[in-house]
Amino acid sequence: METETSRERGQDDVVIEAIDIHKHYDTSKVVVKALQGVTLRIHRKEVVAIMGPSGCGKTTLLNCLSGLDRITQGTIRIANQDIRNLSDRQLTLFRAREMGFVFQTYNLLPVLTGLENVELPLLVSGVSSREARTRALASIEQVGLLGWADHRPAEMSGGQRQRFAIARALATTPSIVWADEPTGALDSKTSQEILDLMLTLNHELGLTFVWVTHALEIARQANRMITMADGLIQEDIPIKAQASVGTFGERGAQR
Ligand SMILES: Nc1ncnc2c1ncn2[C@@H]1O[C@H](COP(=O)(O)OP(=O)(O)OP(=O)(O)O)[C@@H](O)[C@H]1O
Repeated sequence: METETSRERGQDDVVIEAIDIHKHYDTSKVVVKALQGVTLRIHRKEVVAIMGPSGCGKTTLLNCLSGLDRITQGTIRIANQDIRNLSDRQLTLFRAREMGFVFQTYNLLPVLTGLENVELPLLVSGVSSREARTRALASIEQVGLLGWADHRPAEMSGGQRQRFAIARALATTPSIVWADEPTGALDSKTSQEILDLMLTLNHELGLTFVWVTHALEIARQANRMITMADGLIQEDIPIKAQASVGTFGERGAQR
């Protein structure tokens, strides 16, 4: 199998770039310096795990890199776009186009079926209802749950809910998927199935994944592990060479 390490790749391949980013939370009592000068580059098709003790700034980093939250200082470029230059509305549209999100608690709407949950971000971003249905069904097929499309989340197992959440993240054909403790609510067998699914999607579709996790056994399955302490990167360790994109070709070709 052909492989390549991030070190062998050029600047053109950088999809996420953070330069000396700081994030301060102004509470009524104190200013919490959650990020204190983080610089990192993530290449297309990498699977990167962000690790570290509780409170070290992992979720803050993910929220800032993905534009869910604004930084206090520094520069973030996603696919060469400096996201600080975008208005809130532009940033929302940019996120909808470039990114998918997977959370520990799935964040599926309970009143909607699995299919309707996957269709929702497509409809919100202006896709016609007919196309939204076609694309949502294709994403659900990719996670292997077509037979469950008409069920509501309450009727599903945790693993099935997370598969639908992944299908929802895929539906808008993003280039990056952010996953905050994606297996935190699952037993170890189901966790492994969800990790295997994300690794397959990385391999087959060339999606870049950033995982926030507490668990070393999860981080070890990424291409690269970044550990944080007190709002700073402590270590940045390549784990294994990433696989080249397989039979499905570049994600961009599917857009
Ligand atoms: N909205 C907020 N307002 C004030 N302080 C915050 C806010 N969000 C996070 N913090 C603080 O910022 C620091 C980093 O928090 P963050 O949630 O990023 O850490 P974490 O590494 O993801 O923790 P955990 O593993 O427990 O989820 C902590 O001191 C936290 O209390």
